[in-house]
Amino acid sequence: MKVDSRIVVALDFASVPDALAFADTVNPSLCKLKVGKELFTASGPTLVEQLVKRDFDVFLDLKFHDIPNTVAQACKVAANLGVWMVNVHASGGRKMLETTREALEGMSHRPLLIAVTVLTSMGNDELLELGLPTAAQQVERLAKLTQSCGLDGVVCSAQEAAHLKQVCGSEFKLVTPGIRPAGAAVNDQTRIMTPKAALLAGSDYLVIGRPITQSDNPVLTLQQINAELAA
Ligand SMILES: O=c1ccn([C@@H]2O[C@H](COP(=O)(O)O)[C@@H](O)[C@H]2O)c(=O)[nH]1
Repeated sequence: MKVDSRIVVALDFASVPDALAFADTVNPSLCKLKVGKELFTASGPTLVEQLVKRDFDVFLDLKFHDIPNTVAQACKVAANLGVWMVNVHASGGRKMLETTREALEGMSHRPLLIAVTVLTSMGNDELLELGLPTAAQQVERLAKLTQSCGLDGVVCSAQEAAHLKQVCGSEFKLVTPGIRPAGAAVNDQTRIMTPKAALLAGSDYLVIGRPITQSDNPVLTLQQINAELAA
Protein backbone atom coordinates (compact mmCIF):
# COMPACT_ATOMS: atom_id res chain seq x y z
CA MET A 1 0.00 0.00 0.00
CA LYS A 2 1.22 3.51 -0.84
CA VAL A 3 2.33 5.61 2.16
CA ASP A 4 0.63 9.03 2.45
CA SER A 5 3.84 11.06 2.20
CA ARG A 6 3.77 14.50 3.80
CA ILE A 7 6.32 15.89 1.34
CA VAL A 8 5.18 17.36 -1.95
CA VAL A 9 8.15 17.99 -4.24
CA ALA A 10 7.68 21.04 -6.48
CA LEU A 11 8.72 19.95 -9.96
CA ASP A 12 9.72 23.42 -11.04
CA PHE A 13 11.55 22.31 -14.17
CA ALA A 14 11.43 23.94 -17.58
CA SER A 15 11.16 20.70 -19.55
CA VAL A 16 9.41 17.35 -19.50
CA PRO A 17 12.63 15.28 -19.64
CA ASP A 18 14.00 17.08 -16.58
CA ALA A 19 10.77 16.48 -14.66
CA LEU A 20 10.55 12.82 -15.68
CA ALA A 21 14.22 12.29 -14.86
CA PHE A 22 13.44 13.35 -11.28
CA ALA A 23 10.21 11.31 -11.13
CA ASP A 24 12.08 8.23 -12.33
CA THR A 25 14.42 8.39 -9.34
CA VAL A 26 11.73 8.52 -6.64
CA ASN A 27 9.00 6.22 -5.42
CA PRO A 28 5.39 7.45 -4.95
CA SER A 29 5.68 6.47 -1.27
CA LEU A 30 8.63 8.83 -0.83
CA CYS A 31 6.82 11.97 -1.99
CA LYS A 32 3.92 13.48 -3.82
CA LEU A 33 4.66 15.68 -6.84
CA LYS A 34 3.56 19.22 -7.64
CA VAL A 35 3.21 20.50 -11.18
CA GLY A 36 3.16 24.29 -11.29
CA LYS A 37 2.93 27.04 -13.85
CA GLU A 38 6.42 26.67 -15.35
CA LEU A 39 6.24 22.94 -16.03
CA PHE A 40 2.58 22.94 -17.02
CA THR A 41 3.19 25.72 -19.53
CA ALA A 42 6.06 23.70 -20.99
CA SER A 43 4.36 20.32 -20.96
CA GLY A 44 0.57 20.69 -20.88
CA PRO A 45 -1.68 18.01 -19.42
CA THR A 46 0.18 15.04 -20.95
CA LEU A 47 2.91 15.11 -18.32
CA VAL A 48 0.33 15.30 -15.52
CA GLU A 49 -1.35 12.18 -16.91
CA GLN A 50 2.01 10.42 -17.17
CA LEU A 51 2.79 11.14 -13.50
CA VAL A 52 -0.68 9.99 -12.42
CA LYS A 53 -0.19 6.76 -14.42
CA ARG A 54 3.05 6.18 -12.51
CA ASP A 55 0.92 6.22 -9.33
CA PHE A 56 2.09 9.61 -8.01
CA ASP A 57 -0.33 11.83 -6.11
CA VAL A 58 -0.14 14.99 -8.22
CA PHE A 59 -0.90 18.46 -6.92
CA LEU A 60 -1.77 20.63 -9.92
CA ASP A 61 -0.70 24.03 -8.62
CA LEU A 62 -2.14 26.44 -11.19
CA LYS A 63 -3.66 28.78 -8.56
CA PHE A 64 -6.71 29.63 -10.65
CA HIS A 65 -7.97 33.20 -10.14
CA ASP A 66 -10.75 34.26 -12.48
CA ILE A 67 -14.53 34.60 -12.63
CA PRO A 68 -16.50 31.76 -11.01
CA ASN A 69 -17.51 29.87 -14.16
CA THR A 70 -14.00 29.95 -15.65
CA VAL A 71 -12.35 28.67 -12.48
CA ALA A 72 -14.99 26.00 -11.88
CA GLN A 73 -14.69 24.62 -15.42
CA ALA A 74 -10.88 24.67 -15.28
CA CYS A 75 -10.96 22.68 -12.03
CA LYS A 76 -13.32 20.13 -13.59
CA VAL A 77 -10.85 19.61 -16.44
CA ALA A 78 -8.06 19.23 -13.87
CA ALA A 79 -10.13 16.66 -11.96
CA ASN A 80 -10.50 14.62 -15.14
CA LEU A 81 -6.68 14.41 -15.36
CA GLY A 82 -6.82 12.33 -12.17
CA VAL A 83 -4.91 14.78 -9.99
CA TRP A 84 -4.91 14.44 -6.20
CA MET A 85 -5.25 18.16 -5.46
CA VAL A 86 -6.05 21.43 -7.28
CA ASN A 87 -6.02 25.00 -6.07
CA VAL A 88 -7.52 28.42 -6.61
CA HIS A 89 -6.87 31.83 -5.05
CA ALA A 90 -9.05 32.48 -2.00
CA SER A 91 -9.07 36.18 -2.95
CA GLY A 92 -11.26 35.19 -5.92
CA GLY A 93 -14.06 35.45 -3.35
CA ARG A 94 -17.01 33.46 -2.04
CA LYS A 95 -18.91 33.04 -5.33
CA MET A 96 -15.84 31.69 -7.09
CA LEU A 97 -14.96 29.33 -4.23
CA GLU A 98 -18.50 27.97 -3.84
CA THR A 99 -19.13 27.59 -7.57
CA THR A 100 -15.89 25.62 -7.93
CA ARG A 101 -16.60 23.38 -4.95
CA GLU A 102 -20.10 22.66 -6.30
CA ALA A 103 -18.72 21.93 -9.78
CA LEU A 104 -16.44 19.22 -8.40
CA GLU A 105 -19.15 17.56 -6.31
CA GLY A 106 -20.47 14.44 -7.93
CA MET A 107 -17.53 13.99 -10.28
CA SER A 108 -16.31 10.40 -10.47
CA HIS A 109 -12.87 11.56 -9.32
CA ARG A 110 -12.99 14.53 -6.95
CA PRO A 111 -9.56 15.99 -6.10
CA LEU A 112 -8.93 17.90 -2.91
CA LEU A 113 -9.78 21.55 -3.53
CA ILE A 114 -7.73 24.09 -1.60
CA ALA A 115 -7.25 27.86 -1.78
CA VAL A 116 -4.13 30.00 -1.65
CA THR A 117 -4.29 32.57 1.16
CA VAL A 118 -1.18 34.79 1.06
CA LEU A 119 1.83 33.74 -1.03
CA THR A 120 4.73 32.64 1.17
CA SER A 121 7.03 34.99 -0.72
CA MET A 122 5.14 37.97 0.75
CA GLY A 123 5.93 39.73 4.00
CA ASN A 124 4.01 42.35 5.93
CA ASP A 125 5.61 45.32 4.12
CA GLU A 126 4.45 44.07 0.74
CA LEU A 127 0.96 43.42 2.06
CA LEU A 128 0.81 46.92 3.56
CA GLU A 129 1.71 48.36 0.16
CA LEU A 130 -1.37 46.58 -1.20
CA GLY A 131 -3.55 48.03 1.55
CA LEU A 132 -3.80 44.67 3.30
CA PRO A 133 -3.35 43.77 7.00
CA THR A 134 -0.50 41.59 8.30
CA ALA A 135 0.07 38.14 6.82
CA ALA A 136 -1.25 36.51 9.99
CA GLN A 137 -4.50 38.52 9.83
CA GLN A 138 -5.03 38.13 6.08
CA VAL A 139 -4.30 34.39 6.14
CA GLU A 140 -6.80 33.86 8.96
CA ARG A 141 -9.46 35.88 7.16
CA LEU A 142 -9.02 33.97 3.88
CA ALA A 143 -8.78 30.58 5.62
CA LYS A 144 -12.09 31.20 7.41
CA LEU A 145 -13.69 32.26 4.12
CA THR A 146 -12.33 29.16 2.39
CA GLN A 147 -13.61 26.87 5.11
CA SER A 148 -17.04 28.49 5.12
CA CYS A 149 -17.24 27.81 1.35
CA GLY A 150 -16.70 24.09 1.98
CA LEU A 151 -13.20 23.67 0.53
CA ASP A 152 -10.77 21.11 1.92
CA GLY A 153 -7.99 23.42 3.08
CA VAL A 154 -5.61 26.23 2.28
CA VAL A 155 -2.09 27.01 1.14
CA CYS A 156 -0.43 29.11 3.82
CA SER A 157 2.99 29.36 5.41
CA ALA A 158 3.91 27.02 8.23
CA GLN A 159 4.25 30.13 10.39
CA GLU A 160 0.44 30.38 10.38
CA ALA A 161 -0.21 26.64 10.79
CA ALA A 162 -0.51 26.34 14.57
CA HIS A 163 -3.04 29.17 14.78
CA LEU A 164 -5.06 27.94 11.79
CA LYS A 165 -5.33 24.44 13.26
CA GLN A 166 -6.87 26.04 16.37
CA VAL A 167 -9.22 28.25 14.39
CA CYS A 168 -10.22 25.85 11.59
CA GLY A 169 -9.80 22.45 13.26
CA SER A 170 -7.64 19.44 12.55
CA GLU A 171 -9.52 18.20 9.46
CA PHE A 172 -8.93 21.40 7.48
CA LYS A 173 -5.82 20.71 5.39
CA LEU A 174 -2.82 23.03 5.62
CA VAL A 175 -0.46 22.86 2.67
CA THR A 176 2.72 24.80 3.34
CA PRO A 177 5.37 25.95 0.86
CA GLY A 178 8.26 28.10 2.07
CA ILE A 179 9.93 25.09 3.70
CA ARG A 180 13.65 25.50 4.20
CA PRO A 181 15.94 22.97 5.92
CA ALA A 182 18.34 24.71 8.32
CA GLY A 183 21.09 26.43 6.36
CA ALA A 184 19.35 26.10 2.96
CA ALA A 185 19.13 29.12 0.66
CA VAL A 186 15.97 31.14 1.32
CA ASN A 187 15.66 32.25 -2.34
CA ASP A 188 12.55 34.38 -2.90
CA GLN A 189 10.60 33.01 0.07
CA THR A 190 9.84 35.19 3.11
CA ARG A 191 7.59 33.29 5.54
CA ILE A 192 9.72 30.16 5.97
CA MET A 193 10.10 27.28 8.42
CA THR A 194 12.19 24.10 8.68
CA PRO A 195 10.50 20.79 7.74
CA LYS A 196 10.34 19.42 11.29
CA ALA A 197 9.10 22.70 12.78
CA ALA A 198 6.43 22.90 10.07
CA LEU A 199 5.22 19.40 10.84
CA LEU A 200 5.11 20.12 14.57
CA ALA A 201 3.24 23.37 13.91
CA GLY A 202 0.47 21.42 12.17
CA SER A 203 1.30 21.41 8.44
CA ASP A 204 -0.39 18.48 6.72
CA TYR A 205 1.68 18.65 3.54
CA LEU A 206 5.07 20.32 3.11
CA VAL A 207 5.76 21.70 -0.37
CA ILE A 208 9.49 21.67 -1.06
CA GLY A 209 11.11 22.60 -4.34
CA ARG A 210 14.62 23.97 -4.78
CA PRO A 211 16.09 22.64 -1.52
CA ILE A 212 15.50 19.17 -3.01
CA THR A 213 15.54 19.56 -6.78
CA GLN A 214 18.61 21.82 -6.84
CA SER A 215 20.61 19.89 -4.26
CA ASP A 216 23.65 17.87 -5.31
CA ASN A 217 21.80 14.65 -4.56
CA PRO A 218 18.02 15.25 -4.70
CA VAL A 219 17.00 11.73 -3.70
CA LEU A 220 19.34 11.70 -0.71
CA THR A 221 18.08 15.13 0.39
CA LEU A 222 14.48 13.92 0.10
CA GLN A 223 15.30 10.78 2.11
CA GLN A 224 17.05 12.88 4.78
CA ILE A 225 14.03 15.18 5.13
CA ASN A 226 11.68 12.18 5.32
CA ALA A 227 13.89 10.68 8.05
CA GLU A 228 13.92 13.99 9.95
CA LEU A 229 10.11 14.11 9.82
CA ALA A 230 9.81 10.52 11.01
CA ALA A 231 12.27 10.96 13.90
O1 LIG B 1 2.31 30.65 -1.31
C1 LIG B 1 2.88 29.88 -2.11
C2 LIG B 1 2.19 29.10 -3.00
C3 LIG B 1 2.87 28.26 -3.83
N1 LIG B 1 4.21 28.18 -3.79
C4 LIG B 1 4.88 27.21 -4.69
O2 LIG B 1 5.61 26.26 -3.91
C5 LIG B 1 6.86 25.98 -4.51
C6 LIG B 1 7.95 26.34 -3.55
O3 LIG B 1 9.20 26.08 -4.14
P1 LIG B 1 10.60 26.34 -3.37
O4 LIG B 1 11.61 26.09 -4.44
O5 LIG B 1 10.64 25.35 -2.24
O6 LIG B 1 10.60 27.75 -2.91
C7 LIG B 1 6.92 26.74 -5.82
O7 LIG B 1 6.52 25.87 -6.85
C8 LIG B 1 5.86 27.84 -5.66
O8 LIG B 1 5.23 28.14 -6.88
C9 LIG B 1 4.91 28.95 -2.91
O9 LIG B 1 6.15 28.92 -2.86
N2 LIG B 1 4.22 29.77 -2.08
